[in-house]
Amino acid sequence: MKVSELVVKSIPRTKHSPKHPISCRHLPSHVGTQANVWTTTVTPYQRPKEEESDDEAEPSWNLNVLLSYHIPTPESSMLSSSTVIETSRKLVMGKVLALPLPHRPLFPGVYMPIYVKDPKVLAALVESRKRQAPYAGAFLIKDEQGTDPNVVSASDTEKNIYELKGKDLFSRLHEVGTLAQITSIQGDQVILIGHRRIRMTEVVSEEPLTVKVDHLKEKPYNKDDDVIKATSFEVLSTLRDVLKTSSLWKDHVQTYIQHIGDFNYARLADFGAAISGANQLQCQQVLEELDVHKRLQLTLEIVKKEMEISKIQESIAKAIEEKISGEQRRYLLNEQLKAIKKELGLETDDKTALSAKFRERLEPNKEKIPAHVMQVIEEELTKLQLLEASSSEFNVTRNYLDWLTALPWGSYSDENFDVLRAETILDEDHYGLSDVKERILEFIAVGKLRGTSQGKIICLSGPPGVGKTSIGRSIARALNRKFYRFSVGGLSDVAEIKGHRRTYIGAMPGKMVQCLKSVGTANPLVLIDEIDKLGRGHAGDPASAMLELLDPEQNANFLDHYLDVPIDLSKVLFVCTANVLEMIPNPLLDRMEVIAIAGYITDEKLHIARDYLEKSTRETCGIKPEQVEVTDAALLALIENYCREAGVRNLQKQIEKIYRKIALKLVRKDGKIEPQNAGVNEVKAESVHLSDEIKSKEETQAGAKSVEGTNDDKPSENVAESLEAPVNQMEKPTDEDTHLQEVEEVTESEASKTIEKVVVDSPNLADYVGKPIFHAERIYDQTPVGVVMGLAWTSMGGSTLYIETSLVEQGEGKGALNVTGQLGDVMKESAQIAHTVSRIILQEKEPDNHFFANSKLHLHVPAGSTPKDGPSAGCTMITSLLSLAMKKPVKPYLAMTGEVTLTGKILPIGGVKEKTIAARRSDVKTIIFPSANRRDFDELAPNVKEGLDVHFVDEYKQIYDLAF
Ligand SMILES: Nc1ncnc2c1ncn2[C@@H]1O[C@H](COP(=O)(O)OP(=O)(O)OP(=O)(O)O)[C@@H](O)[C@H]1O
Repeated sequence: MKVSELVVKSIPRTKHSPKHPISCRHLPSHVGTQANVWTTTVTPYQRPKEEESDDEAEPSWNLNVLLSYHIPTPESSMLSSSTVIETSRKLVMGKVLALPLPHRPLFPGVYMPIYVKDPKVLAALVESRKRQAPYAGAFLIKDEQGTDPNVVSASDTEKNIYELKGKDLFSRLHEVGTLAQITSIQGDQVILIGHRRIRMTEVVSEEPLTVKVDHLKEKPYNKDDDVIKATSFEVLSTLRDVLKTSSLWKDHVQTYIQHIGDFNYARLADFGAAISGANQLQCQQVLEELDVHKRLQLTLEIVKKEMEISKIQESIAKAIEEKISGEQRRYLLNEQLKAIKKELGLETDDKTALSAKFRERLEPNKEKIPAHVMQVIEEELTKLQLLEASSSEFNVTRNYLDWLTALPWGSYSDENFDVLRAETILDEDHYGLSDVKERILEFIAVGKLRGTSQGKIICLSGPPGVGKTSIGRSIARALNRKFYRFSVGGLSDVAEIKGHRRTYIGAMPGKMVQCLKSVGTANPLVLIDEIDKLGRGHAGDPASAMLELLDPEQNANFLDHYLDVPIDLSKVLFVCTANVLEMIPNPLLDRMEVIAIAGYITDEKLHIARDYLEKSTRETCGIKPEQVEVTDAALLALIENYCREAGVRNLQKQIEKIYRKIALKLVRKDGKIEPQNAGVNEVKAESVHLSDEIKSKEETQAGAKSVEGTNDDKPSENVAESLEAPVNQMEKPTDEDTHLQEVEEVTESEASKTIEKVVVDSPNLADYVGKPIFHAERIYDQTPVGVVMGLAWTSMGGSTLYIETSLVEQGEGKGALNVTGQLGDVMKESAQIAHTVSRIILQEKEPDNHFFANSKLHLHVPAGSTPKDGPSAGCTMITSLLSLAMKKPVKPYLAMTGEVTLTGKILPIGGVKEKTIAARRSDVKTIIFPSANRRDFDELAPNVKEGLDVHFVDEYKQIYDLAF
């Protein structure tokens, strides 16, 4: 039978007690952490007649109704109440078994289950019940010395207590305890009901511990005392408050309050302490307190504290509840919102919306998308629907679909097959470059005849700044194709071209797919810059990947690793740029149509500067054409003294510099109120006069130069002097204002508005671009004995170089040759060959001259810091050696180039145009080229060839005749 179902029937009701049994729930055990909950039916407990005399002061016994929870066992129910009380009375003044309580004291009127571990004690208890004297003394165990009563270590305490015996146990128990009636024993669980306060005085026997006890009585008190009343009311009202906030004690307190009419102050105090969660010491204090008022005060303290705790508990519960319900509310509302939107058709869920977006993208040219691509797209769209939106796979698929659907499958821009229009556009953007322009026009013509254009690879090669990149952009404009440029200089990762595999995190498609997405057409013009600087590659070979991309045979099915579906690049026009053709991997070069842009001669540069660079710079600086004038002389001076390299990028920079300075001048002028300067026209006249003077000076010098061998002046220095002289002369007049000319411009509305014009001429050029920075390539005006001018070609364009030979020492059999000037192996060998060939030729020409056999020679090629290599200086070296041997200088203004064999044959060289341009820059009048290069020279534009005396030779002997 369950304890909770038991009903006590043996105890009769009193006249004050409720008529019906009271149902109590959540009855606490108060055994430390074991807060057992009992449900039982309680019947009022009748006070036996014998006891009445002891407790006369108490107003009523009915309070016991809720405090005495008698849970009978079959045996206990057999005991009559009178017998029980009788026995207890006898025991009170005698000896009792001492039961240690580990956690809380037992209060009179309260029941408490305990566990008795000691078999001897348990046997004694069973025995006492058999003898119908079921009583024992329940005493709280003191805390061990030095331990904090607030710190719970229940298991330890229990363990130690059960081991304590006899006097040890006696010394560890609080003196004041409660006389407890043993109501039931089940196994080791013993249920006690507290009756009255007792104090143990001495040990009677040790095992089990039996002690002598005295009965303790409350001090007499006046039940009408206002203070006691008030305190007890406060205890009651606090208990009522606890009732409101904590449901745990609800039933007890409610019951208690129902019988408020006849209560007992002492029991009220005990009850309050018993149901509270106060610690054992506080409870023991209440138990030990015999002054009812003080006891009530102690209890009040405890229940007030209880009240505070229950308030905190309530606020904690409330906060947590609020938090949870807030989150739940938001979640619910969101779900509802989604459902409502879906219902109204305002928004589909994420996946559907995504799929719809992708399909929408494909819609405009759905029929043009290749079937195999469409199939992949459909598969991916189905997969997307099946995947969880938060999974990483979902993101991969979404990105993949994004790329697949963003590509311009089969959509081409309308091409321009109008040759005349294309020609106009090309001429608009670039001066000269007729080869390139011609090739583009051919391409358009073929496209026009075929009806469609073909994918081609054009490679523009040449020194920096000759307009390779800008002509690429111009070609795209002429063909009406979209333009996309990417540089492959230093590119070493194949993934840049072919993309990463989709399995990698952060995978991206290659440059070509990115290009198609960004231009939005499948036939753009793609400019691949710096193809000669393609990196070596650590994973895969970028050159091979480029081949797959560029080769018209392969690129119709170009497979990007990321995209994983073949794309057709056959309609793309590829234009590559390179500085040095030799650096382009051969298989790539093989598939390209190379168009070399050699660089510009002064005249071309002048046109480019005047018609293109100046115009665009003026516009970007916001200067009106009427506000500035840069004279031809100034431009010429700029080109000759500041910008002598093959390209025009530096020229562009210098022009930009000039225009920036002009802009500043104009803005500064605007800020000042300019006095009407009467002398301005005079200054202008002076300026014009000075520039005329310079021109005439230049003309005289040019005339002088044409007279061979008669001019001892250094022409380049003279030019510099002539340029600097007027600047010095004009030191005073070149004050800022002197070059600002006021031109009256009469408009309809503002008749008197004046516009200031800045004139840049050769004399004041230095004010804008600083002193000339270029050092002449020509270090000798008249080459001395042993020195001959050669022609070289570098990635920066052509240039002239000197071969110098001098005698170190002479003596029988001392013939030897030393070479310096950072020469490469080929050039060193070339010097050896030249040494041998010149010895043979000297023997032929001057059989008695044994110069080479007896002379130690030194051959040097300035500048010593520039590495040089190649065989094309062979004939120059021979000439230099022969000049020294025969002590004859070569003809002035002569330059030559050509590889020589050991038998004196002259082999062809490269870079004829660059070398010719370089020769012209160095004022060379006569050039000797190998015969095999005649065609290259003939193809040159007339303005490049103009004024040059060019000879083509097959054998060295021909050079001998020309040079000496
Ligand atoms: N023939 C020309 N007519 C007009 N402008 C030109 C011409 N040649 C070059 N330019 C101008 O020179 C500038 C430099 O040209 P660009 O950048 O195309 O040189 P590049 O050959 O590509 O050089 P790099 O090899 O260093 O890339 C551009 O502003 C371009 O417009």
